[in-house]
Amino acid sequence: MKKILIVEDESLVAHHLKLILNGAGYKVSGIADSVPEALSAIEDQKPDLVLLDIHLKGSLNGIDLAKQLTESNIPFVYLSANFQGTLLEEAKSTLPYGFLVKPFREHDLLTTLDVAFYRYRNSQASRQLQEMELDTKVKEIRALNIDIKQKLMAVARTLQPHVPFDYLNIFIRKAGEGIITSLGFYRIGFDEYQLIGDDEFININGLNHQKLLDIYASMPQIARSGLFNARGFSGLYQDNPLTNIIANTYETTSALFFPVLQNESTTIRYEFYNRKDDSYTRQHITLLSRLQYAISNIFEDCHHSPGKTTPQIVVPAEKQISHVGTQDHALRFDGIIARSPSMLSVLDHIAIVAPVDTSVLILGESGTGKEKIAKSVHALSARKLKPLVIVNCAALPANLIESELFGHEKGAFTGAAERRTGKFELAHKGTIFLDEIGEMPLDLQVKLLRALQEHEIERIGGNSPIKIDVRIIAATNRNLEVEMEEGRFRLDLYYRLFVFPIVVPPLKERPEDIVALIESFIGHYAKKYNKAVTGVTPAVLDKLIDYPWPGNVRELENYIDRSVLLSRDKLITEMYLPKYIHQSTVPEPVGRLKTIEENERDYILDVLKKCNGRIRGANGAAEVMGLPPTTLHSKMKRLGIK
Ligand SMILES: Nc1ncnc2c1ncn2[C@@H]1O[C@H](COP(=O)(O)OP(=O)(O)OP(=O)(O)O)[C@@H](O)[C@H]1O
Repeated sequence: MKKILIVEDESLVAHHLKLILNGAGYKVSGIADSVPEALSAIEDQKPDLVLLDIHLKGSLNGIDLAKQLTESNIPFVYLSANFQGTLLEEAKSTLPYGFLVKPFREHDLLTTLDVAFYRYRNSQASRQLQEMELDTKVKEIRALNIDIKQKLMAVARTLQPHVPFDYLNIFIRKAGEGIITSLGFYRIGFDEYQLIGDDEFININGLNHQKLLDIYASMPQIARSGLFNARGFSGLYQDNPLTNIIANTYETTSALFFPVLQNESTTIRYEFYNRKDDSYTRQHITLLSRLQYAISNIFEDCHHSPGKTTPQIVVPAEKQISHVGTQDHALRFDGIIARSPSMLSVLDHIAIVAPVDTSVLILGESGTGKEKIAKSVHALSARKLKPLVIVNCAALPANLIESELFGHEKGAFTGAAERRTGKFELAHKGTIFLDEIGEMPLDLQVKLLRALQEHEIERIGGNSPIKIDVRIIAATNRNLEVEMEEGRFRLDLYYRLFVFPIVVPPLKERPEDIVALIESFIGHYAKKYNKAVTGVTPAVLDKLIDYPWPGNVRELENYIDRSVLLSRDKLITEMYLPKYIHQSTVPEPVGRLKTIEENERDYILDVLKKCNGRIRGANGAAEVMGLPPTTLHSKMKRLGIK
């Protein structure tokens, strides 16, 4: 029987919860109304899950307790009447296994717990696997016959998907040996890093050796690991001159410091820096703590000449910044082009989740590459030799989706002249990709949930369930949290799918990718049309970088395709982009600004008008916008365009 601790300061609510939980077959191991009481109850009773109110008696609140629960790896679900603004953000950052908003129904409570236990089991299994694999990899690196810098580079690459960084600084101080130095790894591609030794650091930042030594000497002792997100980060770099320089040069806004070895004479510290300001959580520290032994052993192989008394820079620096790594990630990831930090981190996520066999939810605007990502996850998984079945939920009329997904028996309904095998059965042992899952009708969401939970489906008109072994990858361009609030998407299904989310940023937020994609598409279409086109003029490039790309990569690809076909020169000299972009440079009229949805609606209406209302086919609105007609249809439906 699973044990649950209730941490709640309103005793009426706590006793009501206890009744429901006992009735549902859980054992309530205790009720606590403050953080200290909860901590001692956890110590005594070892609950399987904690149900946690945010507002508690005493000076500490539920979020303070949650941080400790995350560290001790005890799953918890928040329960509160008020989750507004920064409180919600703070609560989310503690990585809860569920949220319940008071007042709630009994059914919601039980579903949330069910989902929380499911997610916990799932994350435990994949976390253990990950930790074991990482530990083995680091040990293998130590055994390699390469120098210490190469070993550290290999460790940095291995850690990247798990503790993401744009810049990793390894700070080393061995007082007894007179060593004080640091080694930086700056990410410049999927598996590409610049190795920055002291000399490079001096050159890049306009310092000299003495100045760098002074900086090292003034570094504060940081004996414990720490997370420095957002405001914490500004506090950190005010006290730490090295961090200050790194933050300015590499535009980082968060950090995680982890001492691998720390005693009176020696400090070896990993300092992870990221451009995103909320990148690090306690789970990263927990993971590093588990790997600490393996990582610190690498440094045992680092021998320096004894007897040096004055601090000096000992890691021999390259004369030039070395580029280490491979450029072939596009091949590995099903042709996904990625150069921006945010897309590189999407590739990291693909590499982590592909082999784990868990559900994946891909979130992003239309045309950002969600389907490509789904294909890549499948291709890198153990199911790669089995089918990947793609279903576009938006393209099917509501009354046909069920039969499309689950199949039907002959005569199940009027028109069912033959038995039909559904997509789930076709995907047996493989993967099903449910594109535009936000469009799925509510009644079908229940059936999908059952397929996910029980691994079985039932054909329409059938009378026995069929066992299926299918991995689900779902994608949507909708905001599912809003869909849930408005009752169009089920909370329980959301949490089942949300086990591993991958968020794909819109193209306009990743200019580095625009450039890389242009290069790649020109190469592709020049070959396809046997043209000698090799690039675009600088003026066209500027125009392409400025354009807001509402149709994202698909739109960019369509324009390049057409331009290569029409181009008579080696360089593309003109690109006719839709007019409304140029309007964006005109000052906004005074008064209310339009919402993104209103702009999108106007844009679609404008294009439809120019295409005489035609959606499909050559020169139809869908083609002009670089969208599949089905996606345009669903956008029109959402925006109320008839
Ligand atoms: N990073 C990328 N590298 C190379 N090609 C890409 C990339 N992202 C998208 N594409 C290309 O852009 C087009 C649209 O991508 P895709 O169909 O995967 O987008 P999507 O997000 O699934 O769109 P929708 O939501 O409309 O279904 C495809 O031709 C795809 O090959």
